[in-house]
Amino acid sequence: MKHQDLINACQQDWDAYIQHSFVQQLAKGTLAHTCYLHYLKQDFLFLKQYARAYALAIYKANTLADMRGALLSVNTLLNSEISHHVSYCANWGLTESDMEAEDEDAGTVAYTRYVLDTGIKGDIVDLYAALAPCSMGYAEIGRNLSADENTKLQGNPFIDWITLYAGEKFQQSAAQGTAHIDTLLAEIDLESQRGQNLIKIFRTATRMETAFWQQGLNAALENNV
Ligand SMILES: Cc1ncc(C[n+]2csc(CCO)c2C)c(N)n1
Repeated sequence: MKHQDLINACQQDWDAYIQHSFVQQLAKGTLAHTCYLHYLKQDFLFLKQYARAYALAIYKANTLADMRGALLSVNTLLNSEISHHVSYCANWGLTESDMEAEDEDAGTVAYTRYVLDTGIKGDIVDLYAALAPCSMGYAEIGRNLSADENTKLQGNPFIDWITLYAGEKFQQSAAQGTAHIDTLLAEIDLESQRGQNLIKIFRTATRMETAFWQQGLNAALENNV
């Protein structure tokens, strides 16, 4: 099987993630700042847990090449992506210590601990199936938004978010990650128990991404920012 089989098997859930109202409001530039700030703070906490999940991938790797690949992801997350997130958040008035002090919201705990638990219980392929919707989804969102003529480019307060994920650098690293997942999936039959279990993992993580967007939108209702 290939990564596209994972998407095809949960197309409805995938579309709900990729086309979520939060994403559409980012594209239009209309998202309430309360919602965006809540998302940014939770995303900081999310990224820290994500680095732990890639650290687990070093532990679960079967080959030296895979250990090095996972180490590279840990390094990129801790020293580049999270650092970039922190300096980006400063433009929105959020400091690193503010974000460290923030409580993890239920959706942040649910998603990240699901990924970690899947990796702890399962093998390296299970772990990567749980990690996959993150970069594959954001890459598709970035491509969609940059190709869509309705995306507001001028005067959109969220344009830097859009150009980050639509940009060549992110697209390339996501494509590499997807190629790696294809290598891991190559010997697994889609119809097998194993294949079906991987679909279930991928679908659950996809639903968690949707819940993460929704958590951002809900911040407007809860007045908890
Ligand atoms: C909720 C949430 N989901 C996905 C991403 C995107 N993302 C996070 S880490 C990473 C690279 C490692 O695979 C990518 C693409 C995000 N920021 N927040």
